[in-house]
Amino acid sequence: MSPTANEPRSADGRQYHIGVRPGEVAPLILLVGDPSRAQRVAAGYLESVGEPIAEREYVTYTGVYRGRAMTVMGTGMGAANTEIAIIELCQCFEDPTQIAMVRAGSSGALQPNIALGDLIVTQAAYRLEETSLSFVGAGYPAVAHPEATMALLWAAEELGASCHLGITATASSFYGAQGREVPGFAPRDPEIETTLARQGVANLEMEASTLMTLSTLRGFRAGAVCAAYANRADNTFISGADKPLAEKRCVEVGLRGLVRLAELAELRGDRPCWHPGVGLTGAS
Ligand SMILES: O=P(O)(O)O[C@H]1O[C@H](CO)[C@@H](O)[C@H]1O
Ligand SMILES: O=c1cc[nH]c(=O)[nH]1
Repeated sequence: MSPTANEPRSADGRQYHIGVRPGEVAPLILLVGDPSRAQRVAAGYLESVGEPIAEREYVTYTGVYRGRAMTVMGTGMGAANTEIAIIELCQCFEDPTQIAMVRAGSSGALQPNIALGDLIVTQAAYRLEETSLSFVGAGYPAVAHPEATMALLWAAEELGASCHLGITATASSFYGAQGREVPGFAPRDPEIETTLARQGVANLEMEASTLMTLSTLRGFRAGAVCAAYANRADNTFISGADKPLAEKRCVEVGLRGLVRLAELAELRGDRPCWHPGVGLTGAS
């Protein structure tokens, strides 16, 4: 198919920004912001992993995890990058509704009971970024698919991870939009993290609401699990060996959650969503 302005791709069918073409990506997809995290996931967890496909800041690995084809993509940071990654990944599938995507990232916890290194599974995301506004209005909810939320909580419990369930706020930047006070760069709203904390928001990051808005629009299942690298309540940031440990827990929950999502789809059959009335043996 020739490239068009709306759907740019190379002569051999590679998506313009991510460099991937149909057949090179699995329907179970782990999205991570940090391209080096994607490399660590591929090296540490995927079998039969092929050569990475790298284009701009995007890097994509496809291999096998626990017997299932699995893709991990490093998207780079932020909503705009995430929009490109998600749309171009969907273009690689005849039926994108069969995809499941999980974001495994880092975040800043807003509640004092969330310790550094703890995981937060996103129930819904507060759309503080602007990217999703180019698709839907301000009141449109960015929700994780219920199966994704359950699969991630299930995986966290199986792996013994300290895990919270809550609302994630997705900001358009790391410093100003998250109210960080750095000398010489006063944010317009330095109270944003305390306001969000009062509203019961669990954590702040930069991608989840874009993923959840676009997944609902396109009709595929998506969820997010993030490790707390910062705690904004006591102004602490993870360091030393705790950081790789938190990343490990987070990506393991993400990968295991994707496997559970595949299993839930098999159990669900034609139902709109798996629910506890559908026994784990498949009987309803
Ligand atoms: O660790 P990742 O997945 O990159 O996620 C978080 O870390 C970056 C900021 O440091 C942003 O991308 C934010 O969402
Ligand atoms: O505070 C944090 C930590 C990681 N990522 C974010 O976006 N914010």
